Amino acid sequence: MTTPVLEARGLTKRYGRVVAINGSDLELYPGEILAVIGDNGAGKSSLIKALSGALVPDEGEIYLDGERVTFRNPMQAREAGIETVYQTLAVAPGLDIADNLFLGREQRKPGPLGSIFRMLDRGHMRAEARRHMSELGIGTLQNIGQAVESLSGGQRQAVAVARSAAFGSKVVILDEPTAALGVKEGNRVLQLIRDVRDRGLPVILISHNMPHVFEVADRIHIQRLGRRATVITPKSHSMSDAVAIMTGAAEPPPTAKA
Ligand SMILES: Nc1ncnc2c1ncn2[C@@H]1O[C@H](COP(=O)(O)OP(=O)(O)OP(=O)(O)O)[C@@H](O)[C@H]1O
Repeated sequence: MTTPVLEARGLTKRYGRVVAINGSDLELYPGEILAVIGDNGAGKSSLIKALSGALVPDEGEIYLDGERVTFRNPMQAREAGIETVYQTLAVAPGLDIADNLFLGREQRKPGPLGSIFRMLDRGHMRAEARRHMSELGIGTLQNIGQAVESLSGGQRQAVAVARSAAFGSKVVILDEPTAALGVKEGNRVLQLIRDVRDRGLPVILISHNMPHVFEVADRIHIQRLGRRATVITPKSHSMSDAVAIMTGAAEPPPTAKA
């Protein structure tokens, strides 16, 4: 049996008397897009925060490539190869595309210019940024030196997804990447998500957009009342089946394996 790239077992997080996640499991397998859906308050964000180090669970375990890991903060999850793009996009509007790609990971010039004078290796960063963007087929962003504030919502999201794909060595987690986008831009970002998967990085996609979920997901994790109700696939179930399971109107079927 294939080992999941990322696995959660029995994750629980309480805020006083509120139980945000209640013994939640999750498996992400190599080469897949796993959508996480659920009603408001079902614990999707909390689950994803636990996997990305933004929240320390009270109970439960996380495994990366079968090895137990514990994340005390987001930096530790990033260092382990898990890159997360949150709904509130962490792009710096005044900086250009290349600078945004390397935000927090700026590359210094080799030798003393970099180590002593802390000079940034802009040429190298620009070339790398261009390579990542073209690898992901983001052909519309002609000018890597263009300020991100002058980009459309979809292009900004593309920059954020490209950044996660460039630095995430194991897993990319995307929280509502198409939420604020028009039809065309949304579709472009969906294609980008497929490209990330096809390049070998499995993706967790949190979304309320059912058509988007059913279009790109290989499997769909349905979160309900703080835990996983089941996992279905777009082939085995319809959108209305998914909504019925989400809301508790229908019994969840047994979890679909990868
Ligand atoms: N920091 C917090 N303090 C107190 N309660 C919290 C906190 N974070 C989450 N919760 C509660 O935990 C539950 C799960 O919240 P969470 O945000 O994970 O759900 P969600 O499925 O992502 O919801 P949505 O789709 O509305 O974003 C909710 O009842 C929420 O109010």
